[in-house]
Amino acid sequence: MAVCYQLPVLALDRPVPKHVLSRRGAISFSSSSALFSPTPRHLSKRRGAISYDSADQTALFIRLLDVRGRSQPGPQPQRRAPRPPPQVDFRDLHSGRDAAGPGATRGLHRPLSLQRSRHVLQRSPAPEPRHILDRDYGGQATCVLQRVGCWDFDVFLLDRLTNGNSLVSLTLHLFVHYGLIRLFQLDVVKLRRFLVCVQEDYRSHNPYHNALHAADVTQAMHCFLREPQLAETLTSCDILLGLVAAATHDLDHPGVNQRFLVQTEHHLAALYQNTSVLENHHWKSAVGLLRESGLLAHRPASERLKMEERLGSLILATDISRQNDYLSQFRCHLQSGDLRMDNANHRHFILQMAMKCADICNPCRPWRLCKLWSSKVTEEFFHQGDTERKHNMEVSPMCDRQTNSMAKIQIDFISNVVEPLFSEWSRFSATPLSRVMMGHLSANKAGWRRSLLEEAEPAKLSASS
Ligand SMILES: Nc1ncnc2c1ncn2[C@@H]1O[C@@H]2COP(=O)(O)O[C@H]2[C@H]1O
Repeated sequence: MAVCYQLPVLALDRPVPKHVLSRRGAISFSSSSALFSPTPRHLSKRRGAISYDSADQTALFIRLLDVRGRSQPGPQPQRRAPRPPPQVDFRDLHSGRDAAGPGATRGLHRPLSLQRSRHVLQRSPAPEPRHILDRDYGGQATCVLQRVGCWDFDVFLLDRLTNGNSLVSLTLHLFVHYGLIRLFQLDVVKLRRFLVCVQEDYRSHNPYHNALHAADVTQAMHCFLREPQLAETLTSCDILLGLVAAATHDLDHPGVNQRFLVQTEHHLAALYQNTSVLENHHWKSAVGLLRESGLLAHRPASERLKMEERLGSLILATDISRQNDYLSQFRCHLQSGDLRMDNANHRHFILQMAMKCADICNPCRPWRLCKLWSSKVTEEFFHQGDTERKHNMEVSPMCDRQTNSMAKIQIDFISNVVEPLFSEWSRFSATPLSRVMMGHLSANKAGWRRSLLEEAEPAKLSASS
């Protein structure tokens, strides 16, 4: 049984040391935590999480899960001990890759010469001759960014030219492009600081869920925002939220899926009650960074809260397990032809659909880019599968390298997830871009089918010999 309490911070019997509160707004604890064990350990098994990201910001909430025999002395009812969750050391997940999550990854980018993006407020050091290299690369990056609205945009190239800072440079470029700095009277230093923090809070050692994926999704979102039905009707606030949601939609992704977090009783699963665990975490992390940066501090509080809420519903829409709900709603609208882009709720729904498309558009990219993304996502899946096998857990679908191949995963993903979504999107937005995307999608699927046949060939040959 899971029991969930929300208690104001005053209910705690001793103050919470500041150092346990990360800016991400959540910490976990268990029965072994000295901080929260007013009852003897043998009487109480506590798991849960603490969140300070409440609307009024003055209260701290704790959630206790699986609370049994709390502070009641005497014999406990006889029960068969539940199977303990696998004791996964999350540092193992990225052994040799990501030792301790965000923060630990900071400083890993080897500067081309001198790059000061992580010290936005520091004064520039004295010029040195090697700055000339930065200027060369900067010039090329600027050139590449001129093509940011093209569907075959090469975000990998931009990432190399900006030395791993594609998310910051691309998003800043788009803010300038849409005039958002002027329209929202944004402080450029705060904006840059916010984007640098966003980029750094992606785990650079995740093969797929890292800042480069976020840059790719932001670029795709820009392409969708330019589609006539959206470009003619979206407000500047819609555009701002669309870009921020795309840039932050996988913030601090741990490189494993929700199923894994639930099975290992990760504190995030407890905090978000096993529902849209990752997406809630990405959203709350984004809100934490927005508040910390003070980017919107000059806007009225009610507007800020509304924006945070809408940001949440855009990020939560990327929960792939809820795809069918969104798709049936979309189909209903398309069948009845009742979508009105002058209606704010309808516009927001279309933004949610655009966000979903941007998130999983990699199979619709040209073959070279599609293959790069596929190998990254497969590497991350298989790494999770290896960890699950190592801990005697059931290996998640698509994560088992012994029974899957990249081609097989891609064909399934395209047929079951991407095609249904993009065929509805291209019904809504029947444009040249949609035709290009659908063209790549079917060509790529054919490419994966060929790869699958090639994979089968050696097996057939050895069976017949
Ligand atoms: N090319 C791909 N092949 C297989 N799965 C993918 C691919 N691209 C995205 N996904 C999945 O789609 C999911 C979208 O939500 P997530 O980013 O949480 O996790 C993503 C992956 O699990």
